[in-house]
Amino acid sequence: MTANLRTDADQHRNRPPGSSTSPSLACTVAEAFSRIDGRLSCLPQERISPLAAAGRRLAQPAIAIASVPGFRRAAMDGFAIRFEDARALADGDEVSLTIVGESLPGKPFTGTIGPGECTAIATGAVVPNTADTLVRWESVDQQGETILLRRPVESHKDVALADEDIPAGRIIVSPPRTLRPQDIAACCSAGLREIDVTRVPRVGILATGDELVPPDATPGIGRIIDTNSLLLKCLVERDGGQVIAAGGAEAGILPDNLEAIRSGVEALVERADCVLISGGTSYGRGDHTAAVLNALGTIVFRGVGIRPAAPVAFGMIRHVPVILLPGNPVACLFGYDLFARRVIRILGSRDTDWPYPRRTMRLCQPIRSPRGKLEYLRVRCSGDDAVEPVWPRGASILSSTVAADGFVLVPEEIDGYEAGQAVEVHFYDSPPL
Ligand SMILES: Nc1nc2c(c(=O)[nH]1)N[C@H]1C(S)=C(S)[C@@H](COP(=O)(O)OP(=O)(O)OC[C@H]3O[C@@H](n4cnc5c(N)ncnc54)[C@H](O)[C@@H]3O)O[C@H]1N2
Ligand code: MOO
Repeated sequence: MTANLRTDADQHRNRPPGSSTSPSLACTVAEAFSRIDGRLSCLPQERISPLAAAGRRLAQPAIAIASVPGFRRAAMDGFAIRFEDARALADGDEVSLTIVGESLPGKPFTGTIGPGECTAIATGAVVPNTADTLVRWESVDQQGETILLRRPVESHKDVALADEDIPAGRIIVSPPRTLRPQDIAACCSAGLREIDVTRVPRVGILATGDELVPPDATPGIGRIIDTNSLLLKCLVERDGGQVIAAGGAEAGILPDNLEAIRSGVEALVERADCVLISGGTSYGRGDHTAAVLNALGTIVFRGVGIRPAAPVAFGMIRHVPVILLPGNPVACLFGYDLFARRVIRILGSRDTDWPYPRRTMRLCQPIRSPRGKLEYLRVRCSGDDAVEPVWPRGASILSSTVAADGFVLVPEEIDGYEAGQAVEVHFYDSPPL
């Protein structure tokens, strides 16, 4: 154990989270955001097949190589004719045309339609060269190999141009854009075999704690299942990241041992674009993560005015952002959603807005909250347009987030809300109808 590894934890022992001796490390949420934003930018782009691009972030405009459909196409089932043959047709007149063939999708008519001739044609088929107009089958009388036109015909009716959908050279989609299924389909149709997208952030997840066992193990007395790794894995994937090591998978659980955490973090930083570490953020004897971050890189902030998750920390090990999340599961969730989500989404070139739909509701009970801290208040619906706090509201009560329909962020400047006050609720799913 090296001296510098001990320094940070020893320095802060017996001090409450958020009251670091170095005042520049503890900060407000707004300051924490600005420190994160000032250090990060999106990952480089890569070129991939459109077939793998759904949900990816477009990095460069996608430009059509070929026109779509690429040929003049029948928009209806009927007969392809030369408009010239029907130009003089007035009500009460009659024109007779000879059917000389058929054009079907994928099986075009290869001959030439001469004066007084036509072909049968199906929707989606190539319109024969010398034809320029389509008459629908229900508007003609067919007698054997002849059709009789009895009503005036509109020139170029139901014949789609070769670039009707997408002309070659047109920008199909531009950044910023999360590629939708229809974007991928349009790019494929216009001949693109590669699309430039931002690389997916590779996120390493480590859980620290002697008490932790993987999700598939049965915990003995005093031990618990490592649920934070699972929680974080789901959140990272929601935010467009790829998890490369998580508790229960690739030995992502580390004991409360400084050297073990140090070597686990060092190894992961080599492979990851971002590392999340849960547990050990506080100032107890087994809390080493900040000391490791301090020794291997730089702590950018430690201790933020929030409740829960006050001991959350962020730093850089070379170019890799590292977020230290408190072990308490609700603190881990809130700390992730406030800060790790932001980091991963910046790396992946995604917006950093809250991902939850919002609705203004009435709070039906008063709520007290410490001034100077942004509070994550879990609430559930109680009647029309009203919500109530979920109890108990401790940082260790993961089920409070399960029982809740959403949460209210009580701002730092106030000390709570009175009953009946309007609050903005972030719903984990859809707001009530
Ligand atoms: N004397 C003080 N003690 C504590 C303070 C304080 O100000 N003074 N702050 C409390 C606050 S606030 C928090 S938050 C926690 C921070 O804890 P750590 O990040 O150091 O986390 P641990 O001590 O390792 O664990 C806390 C709690 O969470 C459980 N845990 C840990 N990892 C996981 C996991 N992967 N999955 C599920 N549950 C996990 C762990 O068993 C503990 O029960 O410190 C307070 N203490
Ligand atoms: O900040 Mo802690 O997360 O309240 O338990």
